[in-house]
Amino acid sequence: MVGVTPRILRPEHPAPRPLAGLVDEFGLQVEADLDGVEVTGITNDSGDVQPGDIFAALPGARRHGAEFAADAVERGAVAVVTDAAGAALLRTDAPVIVLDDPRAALGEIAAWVYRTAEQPPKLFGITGTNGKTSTSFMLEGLLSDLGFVTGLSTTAERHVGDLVVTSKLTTPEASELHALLARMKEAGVRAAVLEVSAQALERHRVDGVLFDVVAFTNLSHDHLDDYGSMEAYFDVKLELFTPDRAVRGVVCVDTDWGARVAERSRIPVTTVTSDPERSADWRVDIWEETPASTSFTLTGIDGGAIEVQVPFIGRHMAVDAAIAILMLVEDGFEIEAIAEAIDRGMRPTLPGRIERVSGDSGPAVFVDYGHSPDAFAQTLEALRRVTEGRLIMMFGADGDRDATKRAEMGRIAASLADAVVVTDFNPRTEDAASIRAQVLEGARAVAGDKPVVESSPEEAAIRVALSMAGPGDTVLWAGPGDADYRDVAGVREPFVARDEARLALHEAGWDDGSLGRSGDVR
Ligand SMILES: CC(=O)N[C@H]1[C@@H](OP(=O)(O)OP(=O)(O)OC[C@H]2O[C@@H](n3ccc(=O)[nH]c3=O)[C@H](O)[C@@H]2O)O[C@H](CO)[C@@H](O)[C@@H]1O[C@H](C)C(=O)N[C@@H](C)C(=O)N[C@H](CCC(=O)O)C(=O)O
Ligand SMILES: Nc1ncnc2c1ncn2[C@@H]1O[C@H](COP(=O)(O)OP(=O)(O)OP(=O)(O)O)[C@@H](O)[C@H]1O
Repeated sequence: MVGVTPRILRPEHPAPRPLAGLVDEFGLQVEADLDGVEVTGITNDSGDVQPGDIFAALPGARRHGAEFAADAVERGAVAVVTDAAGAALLRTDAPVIVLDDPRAALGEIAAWVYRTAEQPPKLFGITGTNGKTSTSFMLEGLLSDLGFVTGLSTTAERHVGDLVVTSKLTTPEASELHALLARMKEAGVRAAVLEVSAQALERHRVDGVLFDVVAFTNLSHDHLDDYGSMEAYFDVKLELFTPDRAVRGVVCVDTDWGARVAERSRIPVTTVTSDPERSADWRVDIWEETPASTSFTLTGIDGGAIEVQVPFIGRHMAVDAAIAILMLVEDGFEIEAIAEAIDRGMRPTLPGRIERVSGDSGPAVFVDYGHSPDAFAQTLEALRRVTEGRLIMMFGADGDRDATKRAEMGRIAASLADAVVVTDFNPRTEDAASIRAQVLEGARAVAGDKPVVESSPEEAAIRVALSMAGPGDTVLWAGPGDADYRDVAGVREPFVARDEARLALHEAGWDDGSLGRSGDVR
């Protein structure tokens, strides 16, 4: 989707609620006259304040939101919710509600403000290290085929029916999430799919939401800068499988982490695996992989079976599709109805996930959002199975994010590809050359005779990668996916990998007129 401006979706016609009602409902203390104070929204971002909002002034890693309260009130905020440290910073005549932990209350308060607990749409939540966005898009597509007006919240996009906006965070802050749900209700959305990151669970972003069905895709090395250990990262994810958060669940047990989620879940779950060595309630048996699709049979222990073809490459995409299907089964949909929806065609709408950007001539070129060792492994193994010639991988590791995965990303790339081009990927405030050096060390440790080339910036690197490739070969550019920017020295500049790859293909003489069409999924 080209030209979509990032923005926050709120209800267009919010019904005002008296601030005094909120104070009563939650037993809050306020030393101010609340007579006539009406609330229509809530936000923790001063830049997003609309007249009638409560401004939640939260403590952060960099700033205290209370520093921005005067600005928020000037923009029309009618009250401020903060903590004691924030209250000490405030200079405002607006009513102030002081809580020990305002972030922990934000979801419940936002649910009250936007009335999102009243007749919510069906809610589906997906967590895991990789595959959340892919599974979410597939599930939204199936729900739409089943006749629902749908909503979606992912790393890539948020949807309210046909309205599409690009996302900032994977899971929005609680105030933004409830505003989005209220907008969905206004638009008649009857089923919504939300990606739930570990950061969201830990930072109360999905508080005040009760999911009908949640799913766990997998857990692998990522975000150790935030969590310190895989155990701590796992514990955060497990929280989604508790009765306060969800009614039922689907768990992929392809990893041991999945098996542990199934064991320790406090809500009923159904399990699925694509690994013949593991047992589960449902099995994924892949019987065909082509450069354009993957076909599999999903079989239940009670004998129910469904044949599925997804227009995406790879076992991991088949697993994501199976999880989406089983979330519907868990919600009570008949398997026949789901099968009919699949037969009508699972729509190929996966922005930047193993997305083909090349045309009919020259090497096949894919951009992908994978930025972790396991995502690399899954995608390279999938592409290997549908590539006749050589597999060339180009990627970088992102700055200001888990540095412990960089060498491993290099090792996986050099083990599974035939040639590697190490470049940059959102260095943010770090030195790009030193990130590349960490990746190269891992790659060169296992590469043997395989070429491992360093090239920066990305514009140069994709041309180097293409110079190594010809017809029958595949080039995978992993990292940027569908992103429309790159972050260099803390500044976001416009950059679209698929456009750059197509330009490089054109310059290399691989533009036969089909460029920009065969891979153009949006
Ligand atoms: C660790 C984390 O999640 N940090 C988020 C958090 O920052 P923070 O609480 O430290 O906030 P801060 O920047 O110190 O500001 C304090 C408060 O002042 C407010 N403020 C700040 C500036 C201003 O002008 N006006 C204003 O009101 C802020 O909204 C905030 O409430 O609140 C900010 C405002 O909402 C977010 O932008 C920021 O996300 C940062 C950018 C981020 O990168 N988060 C990542 C780690 C994240 O959450 N990722 C997961 C997905 C991961 C994955 O699966 O790959 C996600 O769900 O996106
Ligand atoms: N089931 C899976 N198992 C492992 N890797 C996967 C799986 N599904 C997708 N991937 C890989 O992970 C990459 C990111 O996929 P996707 O965007 O769906 O995951 P995500 O969980 O939403 O990621 P993020 O949390 O970073 O937004 C894909 O481009 C692919 O390389």
